[in-house]
Amino acid sequence: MAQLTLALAKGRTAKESLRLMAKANITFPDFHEKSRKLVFYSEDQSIKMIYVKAVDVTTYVEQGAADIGIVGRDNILEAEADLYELLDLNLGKCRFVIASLKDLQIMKGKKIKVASKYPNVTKKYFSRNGLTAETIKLNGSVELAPIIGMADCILDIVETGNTIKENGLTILDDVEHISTRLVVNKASFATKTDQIQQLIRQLKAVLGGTE
Ligand SMILES: Nc1ncnc2c1ncn2[C@@H]1O[C@H](COP(=O)(O)OP(=O)(O)OP(=O)(O)O)[C@@H](O)[C@H]1O
Ligand SMILES: O=P(O)(O)OC[C@H]1O[C@H](OP(=O)(O)OP(=O)(O)O)[C@H](O)[C@@H]1O
Repeated sequence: MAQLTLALAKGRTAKESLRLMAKANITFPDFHEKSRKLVFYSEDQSIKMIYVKAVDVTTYVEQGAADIGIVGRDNILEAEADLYELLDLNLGKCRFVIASLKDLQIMKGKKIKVASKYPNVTKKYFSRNGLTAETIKLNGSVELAPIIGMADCILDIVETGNTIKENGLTILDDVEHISTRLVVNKASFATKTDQIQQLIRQLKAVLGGTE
C-alpha cells in the first residue's frame, strides 16, 4: 500500500493529536517534542508525518504535498481551501467570538473596525450579518486592539475565557464552534481511498462514539 503523507499542526493541539493516533496504534517512535526534525515515520512506515505550523496545514494538503492534515477548524475556515473535511477529532475545542470593550452598539450603515488573526472569517461574519467592517489583521494579542482604541471589536478564539476577562472585554456574539479536524486532499482521496478510509475507521474507533 502506498504511504500517506500527513501534515500535523504544531502547537497546542499536537500532543493531543498524537495521543489520539497512538490510541489507534499509529505511533511515531522518533517523535520528541524538543526535536528539531520536521519529518517522522510511523512505526509501520504507512504514514510519513510532516510537522508544520497550524496555519500552513491546509496549504500542504490543498497543494497535494500532504494527502491528509490534522488542523483546527479556525484555520480551515480562514484558508477557504478546496479540500475534504472528513472527521472531527473532538479535541482543541474552542470557539470564535466577537468581543469588545463594553456593550458596543453595532449598527447597520456604520463602519466597524475589527481586529483579527482571521480576516476572511471576519469579513464573512460581518457581510452575512449585513454589516460593513474594516478588518485589521493582527498575528496575536488581538484583545489589545479595542483597549488601545485601534479597533471597535475583535473576532478571536475563546477557550477558557480568561484572556477576554483579564482584559476587560465582553463577548457580543458567538460565531462558530472550533475543534481539530482531519482534512483530505481531493485527488488523494480518489487515489488512496482504501488507506484513508482505513485511517478514518481506526480513528473513529478510538473516538468512541463521539462521532
Ligand atoms: N485557547 C486557544 N487559543 C488558540 N487556539 C486554540 C485554543 N484552544 C484550542 N485552539 C486550537 O489550537 C490551534 C493551534 O493553536 P496555537 O496557538 O498553537 O497555534 P497558532 O495560533 O497557529 O500559533 P502561533 O502562536 O505560532 O501563531 C488553533 O488553530 C485552534 O484550532
Ligand atoms: O479563552 P482563553 O483560554 O484565554 O484562550 C484564548 C486566547 O488564546 C489565544 O491566544 P494565544 O495564547 O494563542 O496567543 P496569541 O495572542 O499570541 O495568539 C486566543 O487568540 C486568545 O487570545
